[in-house]
Amino acid sequence: MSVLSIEDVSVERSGLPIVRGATVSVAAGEVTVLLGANGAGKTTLLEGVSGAIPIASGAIRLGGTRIEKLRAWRRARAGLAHVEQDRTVFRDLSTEDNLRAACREGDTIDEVLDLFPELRKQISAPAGLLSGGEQQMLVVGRALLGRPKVLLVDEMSLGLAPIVVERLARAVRHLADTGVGVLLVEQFATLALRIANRAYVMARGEMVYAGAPRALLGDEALLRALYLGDTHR
Ligand SMILES: Nc1ncnc2c1ncn2[C@@H]1O[C@H](COP(=O)(O)OP(=O)(O)OP(=O)(O)O)[C@@H](O)[C@H]1O
Repeated sequence: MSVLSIEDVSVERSGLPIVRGATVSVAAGEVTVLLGANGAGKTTLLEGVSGAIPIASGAIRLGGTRIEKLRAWRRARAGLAHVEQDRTVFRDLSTEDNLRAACREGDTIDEVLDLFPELRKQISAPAGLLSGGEQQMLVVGRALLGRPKVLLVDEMSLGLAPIVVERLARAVRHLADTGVGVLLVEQFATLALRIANRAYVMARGEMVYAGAPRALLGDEALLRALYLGDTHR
């Protein structure tokens, strides 16, 4: 049963069709990975889902309720969190204040600190002094306040060392295991496929694969063909 359902969604930018007829299903407690070459339209699709940009057509359901006409903040209130590609921390605020600034009434920061014990150790440090990986943990942690049903994550590994990316991937997997539905856009395809329950590949604005991650793991030629949009293979 999907908690987030993206149905035949098309998104335009500057009047040009960038995403065409995308259908994606994200189940609670699962990691769904969305792969594709640079420029395939992954970021555009996530932005259409979170409401950062409007969609041209199609439907989006969160927990069964249509949300595609709601403003972004209403979608967030309904339980949709979006970690955007180049989201950063407030560098001069402490780790704790960065988290508190994102709290709504009733939120506690303890669950975030349990998920990322690294942040507990740096709780009073200015966020600008944290390592790149710790800053990304803080960005993800901020999105988790408010207990979202669904977390959209756009390339959390950008510029980070592989060992740090693995640490973040484990945290994302753990988060899904607690019941959150995660839709993950990631350039480290193999790592993402290893933690995923379901995989999609996008090429030139269209979905060219939907299915088991295992079929793609270890078949680089297939993955490359899909990335290039060569679906006749
Ligand atoms: N404001 C815009 N106006 C017109 N075209 C745009 C605009 N923003 C992005 N595009 C184009 O839309 C396409 C999809 O971009 P998008 O960022 O969604 O892809 P992506 O799959 O997330 O790639 P990446 O991995 O590089 O972030 C690209 O060809 C890009 O040039």
